[in-house]
Amino acid sequence: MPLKRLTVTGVRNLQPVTLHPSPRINIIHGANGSGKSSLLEAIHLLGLARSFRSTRLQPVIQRGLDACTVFGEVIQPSGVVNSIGITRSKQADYQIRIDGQTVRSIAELAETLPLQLINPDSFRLLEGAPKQRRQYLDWGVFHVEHQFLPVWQRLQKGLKQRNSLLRRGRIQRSLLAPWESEVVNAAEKVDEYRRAYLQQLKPVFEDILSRLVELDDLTLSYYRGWDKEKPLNQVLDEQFERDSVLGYTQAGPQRADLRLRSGTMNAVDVLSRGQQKLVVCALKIAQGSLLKRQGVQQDCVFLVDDLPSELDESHRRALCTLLEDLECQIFVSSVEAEQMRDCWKNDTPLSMFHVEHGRIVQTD
Ligand SMILES: Nc1ncnc2c1ncn2[C@@H]1O[C@H](COP(=O)(O)OP(=O)(O)OP(=O)(O)O)[C@@H](O)[C@H]1O
Repeated sequence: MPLKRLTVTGVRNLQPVTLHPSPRINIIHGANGSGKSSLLEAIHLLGLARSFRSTRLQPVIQRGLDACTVFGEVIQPSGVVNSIGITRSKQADYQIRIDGQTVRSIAELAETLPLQLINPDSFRLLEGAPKQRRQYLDWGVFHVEHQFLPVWQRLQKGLKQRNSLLRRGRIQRSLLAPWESEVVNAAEKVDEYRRAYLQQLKPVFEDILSRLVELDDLTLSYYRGWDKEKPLNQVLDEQFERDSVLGYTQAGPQRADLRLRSGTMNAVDVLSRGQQKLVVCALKIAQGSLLKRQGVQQDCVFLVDDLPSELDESHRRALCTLLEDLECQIFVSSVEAEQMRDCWKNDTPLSMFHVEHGRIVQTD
């Protein structure tokens, strides 16, 4: 689902601009601090209504302005073109419009423009808390299984109610029963969807990883968030006393994780920085690849901030080949233009954009 037009106003240091990106490879180049990441951030804003660099909206809005706006036209697999507009102002929160209609749900936005981001923070996928890996996993499940979101929302609601009752202190066990049954029901579904997704993802990930780097003993496994030998209702019973003391539910899909191991060790403890980047790229590319193979054949747009960093030339080329083989739209940023220009096949549509002090000019 490539972006065929992109208009950015009031984002960081970027001057107002309208771009017509290539449906395949787009290279954003320029000196440090010129605004390359800000352009990727603007596209991220369009697909997810949030920045990847800041949890607050204020820093994204250009100093001296009250709002930022990003507008894009996205070509869907059916050929239909959706227009998406997102405005974030200092006073209000954000306003999202798809084809002129105000939209409240980020999920709808994410479905219209699925994005995969690879940036220096993506390392958190390996070294960060399980939440990062759950979010990664759920991105994939959300995009391939349309029943996932309502079930996941039911689970969150059930957990919230159970936890708030637990926090009240000495309560009767029976008061929790309706919420526990809601939690257990939704938990089984969430686990089933995650497990089914991972079963499809794993071989794709292993194949992609083997084409990027030799790491034969790297394994990817799934922990569902509670003892695999016991049903969740039994675990909730057993842990009730402790849950009451803590004021929250310890076991369940909210504690699920993906485990990446190198032999018997945590992958993050033994892999080099470059190897970690390649593993993260393989995980993200595997999701993009799987999305494309699904019935709806959706493409996601890849945003790769500072692609060359941490990688030697042969790994850089291997990564570009894999990205290119996906036949998705890709935006990569790099300080060096020439380093990135030669990594693609001659006949793949490629556009180059030079950024200087926030001004973006198409050079190729
Ligand atoms: N709200 C803002 N208003 C104006 N300028 C901003 C704002 N936030 C950040 N900047 C400036 O925008 C510039 C662009 O930063 P950006 O991170 O996009 O650069 P970059 O080209 O990706 O740099 P690097 O190669 O070092 O990663 C920086 O000089 C930064 O100080």
